[in-house]
Amino acid sequence: MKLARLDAGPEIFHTLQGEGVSVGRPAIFVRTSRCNLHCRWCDTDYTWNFKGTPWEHDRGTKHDKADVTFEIAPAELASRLAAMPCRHVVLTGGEPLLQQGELLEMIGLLRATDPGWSFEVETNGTRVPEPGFDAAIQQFNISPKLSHSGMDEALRIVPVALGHFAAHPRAWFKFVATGPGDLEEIGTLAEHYGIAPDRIVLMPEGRTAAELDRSAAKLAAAALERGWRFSDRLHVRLWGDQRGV
Ligand SMILES: Nc1nc2[nH]cc(C(=O)O)c2c(=O)[nH]1
Ligand code: SF4
Ligand SMILES: [Mg+2]
Repeated sequence: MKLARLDAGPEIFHTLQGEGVSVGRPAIFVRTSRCNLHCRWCDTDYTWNFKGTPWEHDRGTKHDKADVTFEIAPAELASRLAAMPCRHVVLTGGEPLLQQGELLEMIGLLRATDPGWSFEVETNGTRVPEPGFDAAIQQFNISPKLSHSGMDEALRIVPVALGHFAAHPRAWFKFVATGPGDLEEIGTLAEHYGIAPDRIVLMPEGRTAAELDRSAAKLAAAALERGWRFSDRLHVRLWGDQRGV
């Protein structure tokens, strides 16, 4: 399977969940490589924005695919995780649901020796998980992409997948907003798919504290008004714009 590469190894790191409903929870993050979307402001574009691809990204730098990819077998990933000091894992990317078969194999190996492992998945909500994978995951954090991502609506909004997660008892919706203009778009989606306000988390976009500050207070007020939740980006506040945190 393909993970993002960080220095000489795969991008696996022990940190606090920085976003969404479980902000502050200690976790091991595993960053898969590859995504089916290509958002213009993506902060992990080294998982998909490779040399020779036509995708447009705000930073405009293309990555060498081999330099930013780490191939690893599910069993090897499981043994690296077993050596870490935490039993809660966040699977992120890229888009982790592109490799759910391999991830499920890894989960099975870990749980065979310790059933206490728990897993969250960060996904763009365009793929319906396989039943076995779905059942193995304690929490899905769905981030549907809005028009400011630059993606065609037909690619970023997949009704069968969004409908699946809207009805899912363990799914939460995290919307990245760049400003008050995005609120109407989020409200329309929430209404169309029947997502209760309490399951919506509004989060500012930004790779630095200064960028977050541009919209955080306005978005927090908007969340309060609508009965939505608000999440800052804790890891950005604590550690700034770096990888592996
Ligand atoms: N600390 C921390 N929390 C996160 N929550 C979601 C992340 C992601 O990149 O998917 C992330 C991340 O990269 N770091
Ligand atoms: S869906 Fe997420 S990982 Fe994929 S391009 Fe968009 S922001 Fe990046
Ligand atoms: Mg991130």
